[in-house]
Amino acid sequence: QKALEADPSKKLCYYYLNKTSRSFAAVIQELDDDLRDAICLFYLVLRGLDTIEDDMSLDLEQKVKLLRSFDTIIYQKGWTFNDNGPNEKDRDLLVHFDVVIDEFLRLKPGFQKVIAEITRLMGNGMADYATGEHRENTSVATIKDFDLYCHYVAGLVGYGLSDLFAASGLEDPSIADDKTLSNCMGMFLQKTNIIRDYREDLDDGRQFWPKEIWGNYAENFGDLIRSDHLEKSRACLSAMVLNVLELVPDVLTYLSKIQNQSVFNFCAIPQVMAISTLALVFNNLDVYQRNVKIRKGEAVKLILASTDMDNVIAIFREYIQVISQKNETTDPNFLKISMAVGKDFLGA
Ligand SMILES: O=C(O)CO[C@@H](C(=O)O)[C@@H](OCCCCCc1ccc2ccccc2c1)C(=O)NCCCCCc1ccc2ccccc2c1
Ligand SMILES: [Mg+2]
Ligand SMILES: [Mg+2]
Repeated sequence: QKALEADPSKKLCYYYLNKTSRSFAAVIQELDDDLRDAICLFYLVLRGLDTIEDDMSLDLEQKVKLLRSFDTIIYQKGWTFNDNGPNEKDRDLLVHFDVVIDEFLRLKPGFQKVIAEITRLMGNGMADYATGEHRENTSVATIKDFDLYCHYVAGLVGYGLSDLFAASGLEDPSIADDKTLSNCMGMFLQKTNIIRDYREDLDDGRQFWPKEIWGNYAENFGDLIRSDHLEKSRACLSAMVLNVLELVPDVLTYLSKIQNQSVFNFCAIPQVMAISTLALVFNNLDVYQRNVKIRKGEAVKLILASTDMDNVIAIFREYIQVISQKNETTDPNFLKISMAVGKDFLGA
């Protein structure tokens, strides 16, 4: 903490971390010294990039230019951005982004290089998606598009985190070898959020569910909220959950490789929150009406329990059991779901 007193711009960075992230701020601040600042800044740089991507009021050409140049912007001392719409939730971060840049430039060059490269890849991926052929209704067509988009915005974060863990010396360098595992860590979180955020995104004019899935159950993406459409909406939801369940083995395999306790907590807690959210949204038609969230008490219990691999596997088993119990024989996906939850993929 004395370091924070000495350095007011670092203190401001942790202020923005806590202001822009409910779920990640706490676990980032628990990380061991060298990694904590690097991952705090990795978060702030990418949240700044995402604040550009998420702003539907920005002119498309201006947005694309910013997304594709953000990896150079983070080296421009003094840069700030005031053109976000008034209700863009994290606009304050970009208004004061010069503070983030100052602290980013104080990181070890090895950490800066990892952050800049992921920023470059993510910014271009977001720009490709924003201007792609399916741009007109911001819809994702195929499951392949869905996987590519989630790779851009979350899988790449997994890549960068594995590289930072390796560069810090707190984890064996081999943690960064298997990019599929690193990618799945981000995909599991992002895909679970996309299911949970259906209604919020629909109301914001955004669609991330792949038409290759929802197209089997509805003419239009918005039909899923209709009360005369419940059975098809329920089936669509289980098809989406099924797609995410496939990622569980790789998530558990990645977690089983982590050695450092603070890194394990940082990696495990978001994944445990996600499997809990996945069980909550499964067969839960409230998803089409509002943003469902796990109760605070359950979240606290999960945080306290997610400190070692055996506990994490037990928690995953518990929520996969919940999904199995909620699975209904009338659901056309009943068998695929029971196969997915029955597999012994928890052997990791
Ligand atoms: O606007 C919002 O609040 C939500 O935005 C979502 C969106 O726009 O789709 C969406 O924005 C994605 C683009 C910016 C990524 C920002 C980010 C998030 C978490 C981090 C954690 C540590 C370090 C850096 C991080 C960077 C979002 O925040 N989705 C939440 C899931 C992202 C997961 C990233 C991730 C990947 C692998 C991980 C592995 C281990 C631990 C944490 C991990 C965290
Ligand atoms: Mg966002
Ligand atoms: Mg976004």
